[in-house]
Amino acid sequence: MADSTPAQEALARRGLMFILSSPSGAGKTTISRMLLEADNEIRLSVSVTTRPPRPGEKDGVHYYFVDDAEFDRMVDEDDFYEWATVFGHRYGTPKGRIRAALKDGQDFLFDIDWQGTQQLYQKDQQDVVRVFILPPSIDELRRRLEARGQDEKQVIDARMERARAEISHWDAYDYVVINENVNACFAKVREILDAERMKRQRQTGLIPFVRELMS
Ligand SMILES: Nc1nc2c(ncn2[C@@H]2O[C@H](COP(=O)(O)OP(=O)(O)O)[C@@H](O)[C@H]2O)c(=O)[nH]1
Ligand SMILES: Nc1ncnc2c1ncn2[C@@H]1O[C@H](COP(=O)(O)OP(=O)(O)O)[C@@H](O)[C@H]1O
Repeated sequence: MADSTPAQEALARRGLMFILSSPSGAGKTTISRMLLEADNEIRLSVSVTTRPPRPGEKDGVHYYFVDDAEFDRMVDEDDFYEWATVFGHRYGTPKGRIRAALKDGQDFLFDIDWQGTQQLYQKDQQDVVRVFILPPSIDELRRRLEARGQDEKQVIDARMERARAEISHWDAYDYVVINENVNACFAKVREILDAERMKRQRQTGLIPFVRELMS
């Protein structure tokens, strides 16, 4: 930061772990993609999963797709921040380069479920921001799952069944946003991210800056 002004240095901060969770079909992938496109200071934490890729999903972009043996190996080697079983498949957040990048102020977006959210929060309460997205109604949730056209009726029924259990964890989140209109929901999520970035406790550069102002 050789050329930066004292005021710019005052804004130095640790990176955020910005978690977006929702019942399947409520729109977290849609909102995540909009956020990653609009904001070039946040990167996606790409999870590892044993679930098979859906059409159009790319290894290393949407997920790292691995088999059970490889997932077991990663668990044994303590490669995950957290992992959980969702819909019969395992999903985990790899430590990879995230830890060092967070220290350098890089923000990460996590599309993970409530189990992973709890685990991350237990590890790092200061830098975790938990956002839960709700559908405007149960009927609309089903319509969205059907319209997405990725799952058989049986899988949709199972997702709907699970949605109620997922919604029951809503109060373990810092923010709850209803995704009725996608642009309005996205705008709210962005406001949350912007405000959280400005939190005093997170801004490591503020203390020396304020001391200087007071000296
Ligand atoms: N705990 C945890 N959950 C994850 C992770 N990656 C994805 N998930 C969750 O797994 C669930 C299923 O994801 P996916 O198979 O992509 O289907 P989706 O229902 O369309 O999002 C979602 O609730 C994701 O948020 C991870 O690394 N850890
Ligand atoms: N506000 C919205 N209104 C109507 N359809 C939406 C809205 N948000 C998302 N969708 C659609 O609903 C489906 C499920 O959204 P998706 O982002 O895949 O959900 P999730 O990642 O939570 O499973 C997708 O087809 C998406 O285009």
